[in-house]
Amino acid sequence: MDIQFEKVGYTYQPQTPFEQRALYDIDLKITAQSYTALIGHTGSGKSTLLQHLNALLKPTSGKVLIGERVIVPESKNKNLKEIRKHVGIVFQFPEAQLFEETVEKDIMFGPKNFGVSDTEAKEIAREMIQLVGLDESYLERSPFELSGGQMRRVAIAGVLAMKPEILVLDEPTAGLDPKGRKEMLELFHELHQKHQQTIVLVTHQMDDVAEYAEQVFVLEKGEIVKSGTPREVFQDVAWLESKQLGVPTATAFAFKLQQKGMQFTHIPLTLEELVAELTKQMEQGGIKA
Ligand SMILES: Nc1ncnc2c1ncn2[C@@H]1O[C@H](COP(=O)(O)OP(=O)(O)OP(=O)(O)O)[C@@H](O)[C@H]1O
Repeated sequence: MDIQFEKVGYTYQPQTPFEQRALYDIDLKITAQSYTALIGHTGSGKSTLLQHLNALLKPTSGKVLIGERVIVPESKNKNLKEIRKHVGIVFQFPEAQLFEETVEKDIMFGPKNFGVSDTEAKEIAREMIQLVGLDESYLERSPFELSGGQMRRVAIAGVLAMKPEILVLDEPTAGLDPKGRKEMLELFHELHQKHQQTIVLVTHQMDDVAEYAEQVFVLEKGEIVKSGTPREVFQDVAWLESKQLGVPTATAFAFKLQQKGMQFTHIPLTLEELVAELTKQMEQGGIKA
């Protein structure tokens, strides 16, 4: 299933003194089985945009196409619930929304809400807990006696239990330690690679965008100001720095070396690429060991 935005605009509390325009004429396409990153400063409109991906918000102008569904400002809310089964959003700090007395019940909640039988929901819970890298013994535990990272995995399992075609993640690694962050990103990478899961990731971590994403959209004040592959977007280091958006560590390092006169055939995006490029140059005698 693809998602497409055509000239999507969104205004909070329109025609009131509190009116706040959050999105302007957004055009974008998220193709089935792709891995998309959405970046931008705080307040740039990322969360507002995300909520259009499963029709939690309807555009106030323009059109959102979610698979066969067309969502316009006039669309009736009661017809939109079904979409949430196909597009799962993991909001920031999702562990705060765990509420059942066992992990199993928490994971079963979504499927049961959509009419899945108890036996089937239990089976789904067993499958999902393993998918997020925890073993079955966790099912009987209280979510509140787990570590922060484990709680977050349980919350993600709850969204995956709906078997969404598209998984949307709003800063899923916020507040995790480096090991937890890495494990979490590896989990999404594996879901994408092995299970062809479509992923949309909101993050402030440019190293993660460089490493995992296939397409990037840069939002600024409610507009998409740049888009393309990570290589295309991160080519323009000076522009990204001027916007204080950050660049991948390897790219920033290579950019500094370039300013000192070193030539690069490709601007590296990851540390592996940087090491490969420097090694090549050393072998060719361009730099001394
Ligand atoms: N419920 C709301 N009512 C009114 N204005 C809102 C509401 N939610 C967001 N906004 C405004 O819409 C704009 C975009 O906010 P949004 O939360 O989408 O940004 P964001 O990029 O997700 O920020 P962050 O990185 O901090 O989560 C901001 O100007 C914000 O103040």
